[in-house]
Amino acid sequence: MIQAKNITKAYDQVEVLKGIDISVKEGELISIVGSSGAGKTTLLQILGTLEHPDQGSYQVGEKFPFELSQKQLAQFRNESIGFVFQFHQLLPEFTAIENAILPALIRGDQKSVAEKRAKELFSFLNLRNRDDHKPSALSGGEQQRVAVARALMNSPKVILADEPSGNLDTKNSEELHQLFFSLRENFGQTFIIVTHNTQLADISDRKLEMADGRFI
Ligand SMILES: Nc1ncnc2c1ncn2[C@@H]1O[C@H](COP(=O)(O)OP(=O)(O)OP(=O)(O)O)[C@@H](O)[C@H]1O
Repeated sequence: MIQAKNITKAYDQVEVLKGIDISVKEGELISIVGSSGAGKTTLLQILGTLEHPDQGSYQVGEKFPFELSQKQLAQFRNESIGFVFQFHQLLPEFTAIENAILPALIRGDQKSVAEKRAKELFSFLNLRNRDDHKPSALSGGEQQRVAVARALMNSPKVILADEPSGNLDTKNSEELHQLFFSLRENFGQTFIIVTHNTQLADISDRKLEMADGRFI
């Protein structure tokens, strides 16, 4: 599903990624761990095509994202990759449903179609009766589940998560981790999760450790 070879990236002449190789099979759930500053977020941003590498090749399915035009790349990202961040990054003025349907509206789906899908996802994510709540009226766990619904909206093949449970208490963290596994079970998505949570890392299919811009 994902194949990256010899990825390098420098900021201000400081090499942050020093030749990363990673391949991930469809339906795999892998964790990336490592100390602060190791380059985990930078790698995830590149895998999510939010940043360009300085060197290296990157393939997702049949596509080579960095060979696409700007417009094609935006479309690829919108349809193929779902993002979950540490801080949910929901828009405060929008309701839960309005936040969740954004990727579908950007893709050009009709609002009624997108809302139907969001409601199905909310039901799966245990977010019933939360449609019209603004983020401030949701608990931390609920906010993060709305962010997961948004990530799943366009049924992307790949979900990239950066410290998704970093802002949650133990109970909500465990629920979110279980949710990832049940999504994988039900929808077959591929997950790459940057985490400091050792429990999640230990139950992942694979745990990859980074230090100083490399896998060790
Ligand atoms: N946009 C940027 N400009 C300059 N330096 C950056 C930029 N993004 C990241 N860096 C630097 O790259 C290095 C790796 O950062 P990165 O966020 O990838 O690490 P990390 O492993 O995710 O750390 P953490 O666990 O603390 O989030 C750090 O030294 C950071 O300061």
